[in-house]
Amino acid sequence: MSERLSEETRKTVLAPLFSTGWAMVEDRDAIVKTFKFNDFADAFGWMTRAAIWAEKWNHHPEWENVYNKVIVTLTTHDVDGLSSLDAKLARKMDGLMGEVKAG
Ligand SMILES: C[C@H](O)[C@H](O)[C@H]1CNC2=NC(N)=NC(=O)C2=N1
Repeated sequence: MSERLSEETRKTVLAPLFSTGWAMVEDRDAIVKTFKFNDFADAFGWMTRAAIWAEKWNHHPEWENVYNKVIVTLTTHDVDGLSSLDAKLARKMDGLMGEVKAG
C-alpha cells in the first residue's frame, strides 16, 4: 500500500511533472493534465495503453475523453492524496505519448 507523499518527497517527485504540463488541482491533493491528440482514434489508443498499465499497477486514473482530448486527474483514493503511484502513472502516461502522434 502506498503512502501519501511527504512535503520533502513531493518537491523532487512532482517538479519534473509540472514541467511536462501536470498541475496541482486547486481544491484537492491531486494532479491534472490535458493530453491532446490528432483525433479520437489516437486519444482512445493512448487511453487503452494507459489503462493496461493502470490495471497492472492497480492504480486507476480519473479521466474524461472529449474527441481528441483526455483530461486526466491522478490521486490515490486509499490515502486521500498524492502517492508515488500517481507520479509513476503520470510518468508512464507522458512516456506513452511517444507511441501515438500528438495533436
Ligand atoms: C481495492 C483496490 O485495490 C483499491 O481500491 C485500488 C484500486 N485503484 C486505485 N486507484 C487509485 N487512483 N487510487 C486508489 O487508492 C486505488 N485503489
